[in-house]
Amino acid sequence: MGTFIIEGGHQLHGEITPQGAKNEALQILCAVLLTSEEVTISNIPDIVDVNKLISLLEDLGVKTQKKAKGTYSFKADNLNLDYLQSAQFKEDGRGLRGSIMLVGPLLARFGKGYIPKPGGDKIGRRRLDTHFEGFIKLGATFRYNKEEHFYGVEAEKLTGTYMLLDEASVTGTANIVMAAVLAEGKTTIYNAACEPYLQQLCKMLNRMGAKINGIGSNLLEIEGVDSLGGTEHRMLPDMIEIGSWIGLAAMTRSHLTIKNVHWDDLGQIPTVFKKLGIQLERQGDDIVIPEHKDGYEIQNYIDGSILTIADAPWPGLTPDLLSIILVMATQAKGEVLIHQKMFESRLFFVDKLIDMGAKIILCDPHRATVIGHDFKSTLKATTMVSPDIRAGVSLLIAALSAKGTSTIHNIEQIDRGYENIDTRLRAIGAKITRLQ
Ligand SMILES: CC(=O)N[C@H]1[C@@H](OP(=O)(O)OP(=O)(O)OC[C@H]2O[C@@H](n3ccc(=O)[nH]c3=O)[C@H](O)[C@@H]2O)O[C@H](CO)[C@@H](O)[C@@H]1O
Ligand SMILES: C=C(OP(=O)(O)O)C(=O)O
Repeated sequence: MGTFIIEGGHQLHGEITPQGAKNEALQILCAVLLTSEEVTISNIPDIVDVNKLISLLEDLGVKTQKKAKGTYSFKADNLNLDYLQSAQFKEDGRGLRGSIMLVGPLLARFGKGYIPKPGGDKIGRRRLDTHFEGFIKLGATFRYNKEEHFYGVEAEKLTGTYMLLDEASVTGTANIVMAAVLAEGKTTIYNAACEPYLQQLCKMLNRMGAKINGIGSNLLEIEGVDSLGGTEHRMLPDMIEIGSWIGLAAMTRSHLTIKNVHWDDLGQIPTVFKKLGIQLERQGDDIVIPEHKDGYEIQNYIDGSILTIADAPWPGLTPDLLSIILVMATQAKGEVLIHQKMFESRLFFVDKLIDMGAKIILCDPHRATVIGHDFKSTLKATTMVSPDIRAGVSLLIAALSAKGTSTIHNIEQIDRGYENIDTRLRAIGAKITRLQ
């Protein structure tokens, strides 16, 4: 179990460039299975989850070639589909959440797709019904081995149809889209997820020859084609990382510039931080956060009632930023209710923040009220264990703002989604050491 030792209380300064987006990468990498031609992808983050997915693709027979840092080419022209039934796949396939998106492309191109119950954060129930209901609607037969937690779909051919998803699942929509692009006829997906990463996937698929309309909306229309060809694709910057750096700048009262953020793809994120009193300047495509010498004040609603920050499917606020927003609120002036609607086990990490001196009431598993200190009292250093990726980073931000030396164990959770986080933090002045 890896550990970070953090000496908190130092102001940071300088520029930080966000990595390529983790959750986009997981979709895009699975899409290389849809063609026998070469697909070249750049801005791939060097993080544990993405590297695990690349090695799964390699084990499946995809030829990969590293062209430069973050740029790889992939060629899925001669796959070993027997690997999907192997003990190794049953083990490795559960190593991350994103592996579930291997199923759609495999089903579409080879008529069968299998996956063990995928991993990812332990943040509550993470059902897969939307994925499999979509495949079944396209004509697949479904089986599930309860003992092994092993899912499978098979189809002689897929046929386009209308479907109304029971929820706007991000990976579910990506999976169904990747199956539908090679189905016969027209598929209509209503209540589709439409976040920028999904838009990126659809745009890439169209460059490969797919016919997807309605990109960016929750109504996708897909005219099936016989085959897809190669393409090139560049990943967006990671919006959750961008939000993490905003939270870090605020809590450490640092002047930071976040480079090349693709501002127009950030949706509500800048507005939500502004509601929490954070000054964000747009300079070209950079976000500049000035030093918040006098702290930051949470806005109330127009009628004076307490602000709620809640997650919702895009274009609502992503749930992946709520832990970061929560930790930031602990030093704000004012109060806020954080409402994590999607996941029921994502707020339990607040116990650690309470130990550090934060004023938080966990109302129930989904809601926490935070009463900010307005920097009149700093958090106290402590020892903690990272429970999941975003709580881990939130605890790291808390530690960097706290007085004294903190220890965070289980940093593998953080490495799942943040590339060389300690090296990049040291470059802006953080005192952080990694122990293996
Ligand atoms: C690898 C990857 O891309 N992971 C992301 C993806 O996970 P993932 O695709 O697994 O998440 P889903 O979009 O399927 O759903 C997330 C959770 O929200 C619930 N839900 C979803 C839609 C809805 O309209 N109502 C609702 O309550 C689901 O029941 C589930 O518990 O999307 C999540 C939601 O943005 C993010 O937290 C994850 O980081
Ligand atoms: C929950 C997350 O990831 P995953 O879906 O891979 O567990 C996340 O990125 O915050």
